[in-house]
Amino acid sequence: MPLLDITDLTKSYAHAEGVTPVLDRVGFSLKAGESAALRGESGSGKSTLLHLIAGLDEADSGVIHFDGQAIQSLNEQERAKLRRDRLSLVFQQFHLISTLPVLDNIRFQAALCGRYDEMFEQELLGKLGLQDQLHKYPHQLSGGQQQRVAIARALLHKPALVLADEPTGNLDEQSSLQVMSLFKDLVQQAGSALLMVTHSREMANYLDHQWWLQHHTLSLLSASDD
Ligand SMILES: Nc1ncnc2c1ncn2[C@@H]1O[C@H](COP(=O)(O)OP(=O)(O)OP(=O)(O)O)[C@@H](O)[C@H]1O
Repeated sequence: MPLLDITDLTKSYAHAEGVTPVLDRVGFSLKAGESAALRGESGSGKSTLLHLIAGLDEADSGVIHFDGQAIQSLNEQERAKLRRDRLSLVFQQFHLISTLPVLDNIRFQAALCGRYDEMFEQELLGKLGLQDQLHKYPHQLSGGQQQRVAIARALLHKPALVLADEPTGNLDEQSSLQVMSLFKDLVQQAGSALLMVTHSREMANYLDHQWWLQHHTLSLLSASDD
């Protein structure tokens, strides 16, 4: 059984001028531990799809199964618990808590869901080069360091699925690729599946599959497609 199984997902946004169709019967699945890139032009609906999977927005129709359970059947409290315990969201804005030092930021989600692995924390801190930053506050870090903190926080509780929206979007290309390679390794060590929105083909090449969103539908890209 796939970890994530999406069938016929349809979403449009209604506004004063009419309706913007975004997703039209989109379907795909992801197994535990697998990784996939989600690519497509600006405005094609990548972030919308991520938000629907995270239960932050409602589809018009279609079903999202996570671990065999339809997330539409969950109430708001159950969805929040799913996000806290089984998912991680990594966005371009790192959403670190400005009043907490780095170490508390990193432990935040793990503490909330009661899953803390000290050895894995040491591994994350070492590989991400954060050992000397633990008592600083987010505003005392560079953008790249803040992003490494966000990655450590996202993985410490070993979520089943990481949803990442252009996680390296604020970095220059060289740093992005370095962080991407590290991110991919750490996601694997955490045993998590990864669905990552990216504009970059090079980033996408680090992952097992590439999906392309266009004209409201999703297709699988093979290596020769671009
Ligand atoms: N809350 C909203 N209300 C109305 N329209 C929206 C809303 N959110 C997104 N849209 C529209 O839905 C479409 C898809 O937006 P989305 O942000 O999912 O695209 P994207 O592929 O992530 O784009 P980008 O690569 O630029 O981040 C766009 O036309 C956008 O204007």
